[in-house]
Amino acid sequence: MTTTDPTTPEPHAGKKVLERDVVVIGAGISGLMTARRLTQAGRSVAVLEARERVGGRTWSDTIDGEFFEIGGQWVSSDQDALKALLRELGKETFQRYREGDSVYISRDGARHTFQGDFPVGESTLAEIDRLVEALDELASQIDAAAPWEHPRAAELDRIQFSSWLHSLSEDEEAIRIVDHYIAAGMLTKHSHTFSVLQAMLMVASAEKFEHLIDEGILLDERVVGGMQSVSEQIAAELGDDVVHLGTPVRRLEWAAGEEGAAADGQPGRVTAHGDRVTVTARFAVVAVPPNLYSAIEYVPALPRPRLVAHQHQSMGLVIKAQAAYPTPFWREDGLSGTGFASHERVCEVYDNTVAGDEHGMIVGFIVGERAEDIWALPEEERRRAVLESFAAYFGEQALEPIAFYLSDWGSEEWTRGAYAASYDLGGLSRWGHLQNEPVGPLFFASSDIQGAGYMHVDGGVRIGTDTAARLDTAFRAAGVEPALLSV
Ligand SMILES: Cc1cc2nc3c(=O)[nH]c(=O)nc-3n(C[C@H](O)[C@H](O)[C@H](O)COP(=O)(O)OP(=O)(O)OC[C@H]3O[C@@H](n4cnc5c(N)ncnc54)[C@H](O)[C@@H]3O)c2cc1C
Repeated sequence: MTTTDPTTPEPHAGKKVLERDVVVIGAGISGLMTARRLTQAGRSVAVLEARERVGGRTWSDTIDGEFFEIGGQWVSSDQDALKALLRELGKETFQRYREGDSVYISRDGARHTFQGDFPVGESTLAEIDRLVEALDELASQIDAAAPWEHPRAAELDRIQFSSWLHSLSEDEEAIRIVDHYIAAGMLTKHSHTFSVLQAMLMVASAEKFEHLIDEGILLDERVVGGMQSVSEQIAAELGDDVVHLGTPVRRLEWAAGEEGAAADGQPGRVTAHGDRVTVTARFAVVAVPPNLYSAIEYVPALPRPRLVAHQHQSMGLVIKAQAAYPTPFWREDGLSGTGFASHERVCEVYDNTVAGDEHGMIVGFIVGERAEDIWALPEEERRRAVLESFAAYFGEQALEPIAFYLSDWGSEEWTRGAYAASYDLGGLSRWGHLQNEPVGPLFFASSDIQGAGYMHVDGGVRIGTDTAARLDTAFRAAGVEPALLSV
């Protein structure tokens, strides 16, 4: 049913009013996956998306004639849910270029090339192994879907990850390397700002530390046409009647089912007020990153524990820097394009060339305070600073790209950081158990509150599928068969 709402003083005249089984807020992979599975189960759905595009933190675009992955792009070899979806959609993938030597720049500025283990001393290598063993041992005790249930959860959540590493080792280089993978590489926060429990969730979500550091596993494949095309295809199959762009949801009015407050997760009544569309439904799925929950007004307000909990999840900050060149010139020097230098402005780099493209591309990452420093520079200086860092890995040729792009997720209103949201010290053990619980008819879905595949596209696929299944169960338990409410 589609009508025009005559009452609301919204900015868009002729605003649509829809009635659906479920309204999904956010057309990132989590929201779209929820909608895909629900419609496949015969439920009617509307997806309201703030931006004028789908895909959220996946975004593929051509800039100055070059193809850029501005957001999430890599498919890890162990990400079964995403890989199954790619097969379902008939999407093709290609492997990241990885032949040749990697580059390691040590703290004294010396540049080394290597294959296999980092070119550090034997004792540092042994110390890295020991730290990784300690991490894996602890992470093996953690259920990524419920880290707060670990018997020592509260204690582990009080200890800064940086302090914990220093309590285990005196080898600064080993600590810096292990720290780098979790702090700069994943959570994109400084390791004194998050806990051991939060770090263990990261490890447990990928099963073991090796899956986060072995770029052969982690950065295995890319999607032909770009990662955003996954969301675009899902949205196209759902159709314009389901996916509504340019429609930020400002207010969610909700009422629990007949059982009142006890009816959590049961069909109730929800009205989602978006700028262009208002949707009334039996359930809402809030599929936005947790740091944005508070940007929506809830009527009535969410229960106090949720309002408090939502203040404890924040986005990390990383700049994804990319430069395109006439050729992948580093390959002629026998280099794979992979490089690490934890003290460099750009702390890690990879060959980001699209398979078959004669142009070459380098991608690098600038994390936390260094990212803030970079954004504080005038544009030309900023570009120069990043390219000089690329040149430290690959030589002077890196200073002359044919296209250059810095992903600025921190200034995107509908994201506000990158890659993802995580808890502050003590937050995960105190508030984590609430994150996947519905409030009345409101469900929450984001890669940032998912166990396996946490903070990754794979996690979005998983939580979307899971949320749709939970809603279908709730509908059936309430005796609401598919299509009964469909319009
Ligand atoms: C730079 C970068 C690199 C990354 N690299 C990788 C990678 O290589 N591999 C990988 O697997 N993952 C990667 N990730 C992470 C991955 O992209 C995310 O985990 C995943 O895309 C999150 O999906 P989501 O649907 O949960 O959230 P999002 O993609 O954030 O989607 C949420 C959607 O909600 C919308 N929204 C927000 N508020 C409202 C509102 N009030 N009303 C309506 N709509 C709203 C947003 O516009 C957005 O479209 C990367 C992320 C970034 C930023």
